[in-house]
Amino acid sequence: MKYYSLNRKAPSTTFEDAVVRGLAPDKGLYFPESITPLPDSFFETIEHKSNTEIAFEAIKQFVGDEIHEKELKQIIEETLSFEFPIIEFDTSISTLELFHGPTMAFKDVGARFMARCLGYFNKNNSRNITVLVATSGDTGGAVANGFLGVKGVDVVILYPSGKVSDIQEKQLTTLGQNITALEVNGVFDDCQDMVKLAFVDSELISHMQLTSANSINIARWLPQLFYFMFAYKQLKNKYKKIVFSVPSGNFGNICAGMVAQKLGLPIQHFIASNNANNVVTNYLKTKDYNPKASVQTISNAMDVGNPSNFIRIEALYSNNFDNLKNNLSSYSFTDNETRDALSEIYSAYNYIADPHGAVGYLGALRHLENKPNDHVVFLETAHPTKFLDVVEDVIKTKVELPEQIKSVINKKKSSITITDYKDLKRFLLARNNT
Ligand SMILES: Cc1ncc(COP(=O)(O)O)c(C=O)c1O
Ligand SMILES: N[C@@H](CCOP(=O)(O)O)C(=O)O
Repeated sequence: MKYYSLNRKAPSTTFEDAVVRGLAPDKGLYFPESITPLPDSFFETIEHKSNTEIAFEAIKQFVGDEIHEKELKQIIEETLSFEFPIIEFDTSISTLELFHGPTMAFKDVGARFMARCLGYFNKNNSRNITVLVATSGDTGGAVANGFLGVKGVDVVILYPSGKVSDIQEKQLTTLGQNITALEVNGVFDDCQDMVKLAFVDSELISHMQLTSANSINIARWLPQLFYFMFAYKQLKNKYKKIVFSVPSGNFGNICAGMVAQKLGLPIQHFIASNNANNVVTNYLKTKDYNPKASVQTISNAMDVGNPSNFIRIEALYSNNFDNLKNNLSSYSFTDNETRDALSEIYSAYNYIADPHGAVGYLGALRHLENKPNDHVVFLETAHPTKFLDVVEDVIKTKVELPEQIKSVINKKKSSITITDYKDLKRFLLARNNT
C-alpha cells in the first residue's frame, strides 16, 4: 500500500516510511492511496471470527507485504490481548467499552500496534528514534505504556499543564526509563503545533530521527477501525441499523470508523459527539470550518480546537460537504449536560460512565429523537476512574479503583516545564548531544 500526503507536496511512500516519518515532509498527514472493500462474506460470517482474525483481515491491505504475515498476526495478537465488550442498555442504546487495556483508554490499541510495528522496522537500525507525542490526556499514557523499555526508541510527551486529570498525569509522568514528559504552559493545540513544527525543522531532523505517536501516524490511527468491527460482530444479529456515537476531539477515532465503513462494514450513520470544543458541529451547521482556541471542559481529552484528522475525513468524502453530511451528524454538549448525563446513566442503567462516554451518550439520545428505530452504540473511550473527582462528585458514590489505576496513583510525578517551541528544540538538541 502506498500513502500520499494530504498536502500533496511530498512524494507518495510505503507503509514503513510513513510509520517511521509520522508526518510527511510537507507537513501533511499520510493517507492510503486506496481502500478496497472486504468481500461481503467477511461481514456475513464476522460473528464466527476471533478479534485477531477480524483485525488481521481488516489491516492487511494497509500494511501490504511490508511486515511478514506471521509477524503481523503476532503483532495483532499481542496488541489485542484484552476484551472489547458491548453493554446493552436497552433496544436503542449500547456502549462499547474500550477501556480494558493497560492504561484504560481506547488509545492502548493504536499505541501497542504502532510500538510493535516500529520495533519490527527498527530491528536492524542502529539509530535511535525519538517519538514525539502531544496529549490532551490519554494518548500520552497509552504511548508511554506501549513504548516503555522499547530498545532504540525515546518517547517525549507534551501535555498541557493543569489540563489533564490527576490519574492521566500520573500515567504519563511516572514511568521513567525511555519516557520523558514535558509540561507545556498552554493548551493541547499548542502541544500538537509544536510537534508538527519539529517535523519540518531541518536542523532538528538532521540531528535525530523523529516520528509521531499521535493519530498523525497511520500505525496509531488505522487500528482504531477494529473497534467498529468488534461492535458490529456482537450486535449484527440483533439490530439492522447500527449507528455509532463517537466522543470526538482530534477526530482520529471516528475517521478510523469511517475507514471501516469504506471497507464495507454496514454502519448506518456516525455521530461526532463534542464537548464545548465544537468546530465540527459548527462546520456541519454553517459550512464554515473555523478552528479556534480550545476551551477547558470536564471531558478534557476532547479539548481540541483544531482537530488534526478532519482533513482525513474530508479526503474520505472527496471534499463533498453534502455526502459527508448525509453520513455524519455532530452535536455539542456543555459540562452541565455531561454531568446530568453521568447521573442519568447511573440512575437509569446502574452504569458508571466517564465524562467522554457521557458526551457520546448524549449524542446517541439526540440522534434517537429523530430516528427512534436505529440502534446507537456510544463508545466508552476511557474508564470512569480516570476522572475520579468528576465522576464521584456526580454519582455521590465511591468508585473502586482497578489495578491499572492503583498501580500509578501513588507514584511521584516527574516532568520538565516548557513554554514554547524554542524550549522544545533546545531540550531535544541537548539530549541528542549527550
Ligand atoms: C477518553 C477519550 N475520549 C475521546 C477522545 C477523542 O478521540 P479522538 O481524538 O480520536 O477524536 C479522546 C482523545 O483522543 C479520549 O482520550
Ligand atoms: N485526545 C487525545 C488527543 C490526541 O489525539 P490523537 O488521537 O491524535 O493522539 C489525547 O487524549 O491525548
